[in-house]
Amino acid sequence: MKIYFAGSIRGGRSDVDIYKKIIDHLNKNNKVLTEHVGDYNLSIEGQKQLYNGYIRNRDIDWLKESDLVVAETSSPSLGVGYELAYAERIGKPVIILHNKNKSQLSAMIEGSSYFKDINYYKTIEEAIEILDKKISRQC
Ligand SMILES: O=c1[nH]c(=O)n([C@H]2C[C@H](O)[C@@H](COP(=O)(O)O)O2)cc1CO
Repeated sequence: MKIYFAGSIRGGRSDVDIYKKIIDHLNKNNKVLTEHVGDYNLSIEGQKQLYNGYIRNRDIDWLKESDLVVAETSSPSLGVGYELAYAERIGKPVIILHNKNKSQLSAMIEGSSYFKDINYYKTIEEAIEILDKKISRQC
């Protein structure tokens, strides 16, 4: 399965270790299209060697091509919010992972009836267990 993983870049990189672990785990049996989100070398400036327009269009193409969107939303990010709204608009399946100890999820996400698969977790082990259960049901 092709997976679009969404996580904060310019919204802040404090959860990059979580993104990396989730991406590495998902990549064992799937293809994560947005591996760069979990790259420790990618700073808050983002992919500054690329034009913003290129990044936006490439990512939307990947989002359309994916079978599933997995979004880690604990670090609030405009880009992740945009991707989630786009996924909602085109009817793409979405799994959201959120650590309540880090932030409160936006009402625009939690309040949308489209996002039924919102999962609160505390540890990375818990997040991976949630994903494994959900993804085995999707296959
Ligand atoms: O350089 C980038 N590359 C990139 O793929 N993105 C996409 C993927 C992430 O899921 C999301 C992060 O948005 P933001 O940078 O607003 O936190 O946007 C975002 C940026 C920078 O905004």
